[in-house]
Amino acid sequence: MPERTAVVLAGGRSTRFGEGDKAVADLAGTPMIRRVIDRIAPVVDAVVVNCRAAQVPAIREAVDGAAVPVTFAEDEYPDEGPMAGMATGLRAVESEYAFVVACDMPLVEAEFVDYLFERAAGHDAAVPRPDQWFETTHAVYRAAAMADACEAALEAGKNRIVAPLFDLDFVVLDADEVHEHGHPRTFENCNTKTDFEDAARRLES
Ligand SMILES: Nc1nc2c(ncn2[C@@H]2O[C@H](COP(=O)(O)OP(=O)(O)OP(=O)(O)O)[C@@H](O)[C@H]2O)c(=O)[nH]1
Ligand SMILES: [Mg+2]
Repeated sequence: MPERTAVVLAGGRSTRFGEGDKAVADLAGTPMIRRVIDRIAPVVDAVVVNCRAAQVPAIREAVDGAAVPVTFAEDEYPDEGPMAGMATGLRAVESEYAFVVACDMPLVEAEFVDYLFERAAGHDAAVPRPDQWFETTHAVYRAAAMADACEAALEAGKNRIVAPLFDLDFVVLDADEVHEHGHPRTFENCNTKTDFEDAARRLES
């Protein structure tokens, strides 16, 4: 049984990126989703990738040989948004807690993820709030509790990704705590070709 799982969200359409799936797009010589998994592999012992069925072959190839076992949780219905993807991914988790991360956060920091798991212990979630936004796609959850909360929010027609949090006993890491234990780059996400070029420069330097 794994003790710590990462759920990597990859079911989006990458419209700002342009043609192709940004999850498997080349970022400084490595598919972006592979970078995310390689960076967090030291602090998790299983990975669940949430995506559409059609994405599975390319993602499977991109993650081949990763240091942690990778399984897939396919969307039953595509394009229902990241909250639905999160619920699908979390339902496939076997450990009590899971780190949820978007596939487009290639600078995610393992030490900070490790700290999030510590902070979540005994609660339903640990969610960083480095500025006005809750970083819900870079947070640790009690998998079953968050999956329930996402499904309840979706059923109630609440589509904002913070909605499920308010059903949970969640710990917030404020800006001071985030800066003490992590670097803002951990949250940076790559949406456009320009974002990819910027991230690649930083990864190469
Ligand atoms: N399962 C699922 N995941 C999604 C969906 N929309 C977004 N995501 C995921 O949520 C995360 C954050 O979404 P975005 O950065 O907007 O990614 P995206 O939707 O592919 O990109 P844009 O089309 O440019 O908005 C990414 O990891 C996406 O893969 C969806 O409809 N279903
Ligand atoms: Mg989107």
